[in-house]
Amino acid sequence: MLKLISATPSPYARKVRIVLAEKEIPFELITEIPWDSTTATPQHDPLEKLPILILEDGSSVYESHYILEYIEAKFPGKMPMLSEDVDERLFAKKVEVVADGMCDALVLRFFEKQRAEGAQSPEWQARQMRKIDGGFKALAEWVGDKEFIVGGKFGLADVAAGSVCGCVDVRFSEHAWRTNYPNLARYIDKLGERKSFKDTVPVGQNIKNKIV
Ligand SMILES: N[C@@H](CCC(=O)N[C@@H](CS(=O)(=O)O)C(=O)NCC(=O)O)C(=O)O
Repeated sequence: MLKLISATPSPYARKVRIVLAEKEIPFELITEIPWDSTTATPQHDPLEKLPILILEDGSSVYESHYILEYIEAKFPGKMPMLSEDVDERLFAKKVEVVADGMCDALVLRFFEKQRAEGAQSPEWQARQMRKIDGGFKALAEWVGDKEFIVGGKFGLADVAAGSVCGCVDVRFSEHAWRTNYPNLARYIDKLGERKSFKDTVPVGQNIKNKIV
């Protein structure tokens, strides 16, 4: 059986969990804290990051967007996450680029705030905030008043957009994105009714080791 190394707050891992659930692909969930010395990530990924999909032969697939590309290639028939139309496929991947980039900025902001007061860089935090805010603006424009971002069907773009918004609610709950973009809030709440979303709601984690 496939195994997925995941973490409870991870928006990247949540994308994979959602897609595996939507495609009804069985897998064993292995929940870790990648920042703790006990993590198995270095055994499977030279970059020491999760999510990691461990295949039945023990080999591994890592980097969430590549894991999703792998799953789509190997399990094409089951609930395709990408359109047959090349432009729609490319647009969905562009939405994932922005959503993942927002997640990256969230992680960088999160760890910058772990530094001692005097060591934190306001300029660096402001730069990450601009990326997060810019990403929300783009997502809200792409969503408009639609139920799904691409081609009128649930797919990769919705998985990525839903994962980053859910992550902000855990990692940066004071962010006013729901107020700023009520259409995006409505869209996310509707996505949240899917079983694949209900079963993967992010939860914070307590990191034991000193990271920065
Ligand atoms: N681009 C990667 C990012 C993955 C990532 O940064 N994962 C974090 C965990 S979480 O932020 O998603 O919870 C990690 O393993 N970090 C450990 C490290 O960077 O050494 C992806 O899309 O898979």
